Amino acid sequence: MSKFTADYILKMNDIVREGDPILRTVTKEVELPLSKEDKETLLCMLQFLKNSQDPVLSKKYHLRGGVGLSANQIGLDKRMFAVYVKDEEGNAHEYMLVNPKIISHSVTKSYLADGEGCLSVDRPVPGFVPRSERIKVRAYDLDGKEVVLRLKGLMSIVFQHEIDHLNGIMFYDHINKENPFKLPEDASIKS
Ligand SMILES: OCN(O)CCCc1ccccc1
Ligand code: NI
Repeated sequence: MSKFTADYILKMNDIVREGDPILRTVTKEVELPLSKEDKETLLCMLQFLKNSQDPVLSKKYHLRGGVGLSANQIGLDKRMFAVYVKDEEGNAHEYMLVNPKIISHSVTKSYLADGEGCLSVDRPVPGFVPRSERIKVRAYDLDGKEVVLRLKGLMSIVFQHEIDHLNGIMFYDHINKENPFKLPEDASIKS
């Protein structure tokens, strides 16, 4: 069994930082049905995200807040990620998915007004990160069942950030070098 069992408390020193070649790796598809080990790793990753957004636990374990985490960020060459996002109404939306594929996307772009950050990047990188406003994703859940998700808003942006990681892409790869705050054509800004 790997270190990342369901009860293992993942901390910041488990997260690899930019410069580690695994962050520039196109990660390998995960075998279905999911092994017990891969299921436990995804549960451990999701728990980290919940802890990182908890006022008490994030302080106790010195965690940076994160809304998503990809397996290669904890050193695993596996095509899988977890997402945990609370919406405006305070409802939590959680996902643990493997072998995701963006099967269609809008022409229109969107980007976060405050730009993006990354748990694997210990420095601010200012600039707009243009992404598809809406995406349709096919992936597989913990039971190996196929899921198709139509996403927009912050969830769409988070999924694109995570799927980028699984393809060795970092958010700042999308920032315009000449003018980081260049407004992409017909893009809608999300705060
Ligand atoms: O890969 C996950 N991660 O580094 C945590 C931050 C995720 C994230 C931050 C801003 C916009 C989209 C996604
Ligand atoms: Ni990231």
